[in-house]
Amino acid sequence: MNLVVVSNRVARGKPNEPMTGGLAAALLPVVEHSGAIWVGSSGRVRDGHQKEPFAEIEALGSGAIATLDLPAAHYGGYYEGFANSALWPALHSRSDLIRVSREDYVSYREVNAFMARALMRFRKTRTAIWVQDYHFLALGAELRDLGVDDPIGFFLHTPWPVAAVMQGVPNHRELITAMLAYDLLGFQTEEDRQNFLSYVGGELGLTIEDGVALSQHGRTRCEVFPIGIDAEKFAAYAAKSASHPDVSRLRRSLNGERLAIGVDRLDYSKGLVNRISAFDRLWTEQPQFLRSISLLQIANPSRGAIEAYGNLQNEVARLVTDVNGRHGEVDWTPIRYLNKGFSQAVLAGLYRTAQVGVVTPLHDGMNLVAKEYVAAQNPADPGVLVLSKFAGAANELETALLVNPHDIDGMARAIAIAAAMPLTERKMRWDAMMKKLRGHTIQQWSADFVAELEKCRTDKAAVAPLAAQPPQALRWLKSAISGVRLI
Ligand SMILES: O=P(O)(O)OC[C@H]1O[C@H](O[C@H]2O[C@H](CO)[C@@H](O)[C@H](O)[C@H]2O)[C@H](O)[C@@H](O)[C@@H]1O
Ligand SMILES: O=c1ccn([C@@H]2O[C@H](COP(=O)(O)OP(=O)(O)O)[C@@H](O)[C@H]2O)c(=O)[nH]1
Repeated sequence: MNLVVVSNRVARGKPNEPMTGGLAAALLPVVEHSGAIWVGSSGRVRDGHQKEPFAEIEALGSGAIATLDLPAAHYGGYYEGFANSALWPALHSRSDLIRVSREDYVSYREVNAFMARALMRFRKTRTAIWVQDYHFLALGAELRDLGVDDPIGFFLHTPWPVAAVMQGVPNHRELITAMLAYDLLGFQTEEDRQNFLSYVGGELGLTIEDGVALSQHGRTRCEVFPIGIDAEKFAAYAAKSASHPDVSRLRRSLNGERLAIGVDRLDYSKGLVNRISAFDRLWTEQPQFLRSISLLQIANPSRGAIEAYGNLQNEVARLVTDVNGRHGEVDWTPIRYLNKGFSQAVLAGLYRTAQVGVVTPLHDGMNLVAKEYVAAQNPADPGVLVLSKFAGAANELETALLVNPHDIDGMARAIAIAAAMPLTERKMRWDAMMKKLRGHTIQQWSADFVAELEKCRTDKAAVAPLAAQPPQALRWLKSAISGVRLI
């Protein structure tokens, strides 16, 4: 059986460009190796009523990426509106930031329906469809309405909050009922899965049997699939990164000083204000750390058209200026603050240069940067990861220094401990984390999900197993659809 993966954001397979977010970074190697078709938004819009969706198709390893122009009238209400101003804040337990109109919800549903119609063109023979993330909660239901009987699964990359928070999202009942059209729902952590099941049991009054919700749509299995990374790839990148100009210039500029690194999208879920405040506290309370540790904070601008993101950008910039103004010297800058992205090959070298990795989100589905920082370390002299206990990654990386991102003093203390940690303890902690990363790769994550999806649908109807050999995605696509532009 063929596999179609769907997400709003897709990656372009250009090795020297930064990735936008962990979803795209994670799915790139999956599609490259599985022969899947990855369908997503081109980031462009198209006016009028499209009879046929406009797609551009690009080969990616044994798979292919097909990007669609989304309907102009609905794109803003879908992406900046319902997805990122209602669902994203709710999923990250920030009900106070929910800003949404009835029109946004209509646009969200229109784009889900549009994507369903577009996907019909990418199905030739029996095809499993794997939908990614909160942009497409209702896509499974739209596909079922179009008569699709193939296995359809969904993976949520973000957290799922407690029921009271989800109840703050307009149309939550309708939307979550629609989610039950999926055969399999995947979550990053057990807590997310439990929160979802207690909403479904409590708010929708449905029966849950052994992790399976029973609804008008039939059986929906809910499982945990923590997303992984290609740890060996990061280790290899890091080992040969010293010659890259950005990495060598950074190393030369340090003059024996220790470095902490943070790498995040500029998003309120990432806890940037608290993190910078913790460094401020460290330099104020323990002045021996002045000139002895600095912070390199890469903060990639994200979702800039949304007010909460614009406000955050201003707030962080002001705070960095203030902290640098108070603690800086003519020849020392406490925080190097960069609003741009780097390729993963360069990022690996920057991670390896830093003795401390600071990953302190207030809430995060997984946080791949935490895993990449660990994978990029020098085994003979590894750095220390300071990790928020509210990142999904904390469930696996238990030997990081786990912190509460709301406790500024506690974080300042953890950074000081990390900077001074003896080699034997650093190695012990790193070995344990690396073992976890090697034992659970991104390929394993996708294989586990797809195998479970196949099993779920087999429970409902006998289906052919998913192909062991990747099909030649591009050839299949060319024969399946007409009127597409190959790039
Ligand atoms: O596509 P954008 O609006 O620019 O946002 C980028 C992505 O952000 C989120 O990433 C999540 O996925 C990661 C991988 O599973 C996970 O580690 C992280 O905790 C999540 O926040 C979002 O969920 C994606 O849809 C976006 O593409
Ligand atoms: O300059 C940058 C910053 C980040 N990333 C990648 O973006 C992803 C961020 O994923 P994460 O799960 O940490 O957070 P998200 O942005 O998805 O919420 C990681 O794979 C990073 O390697 C990148 O390629 N270049």
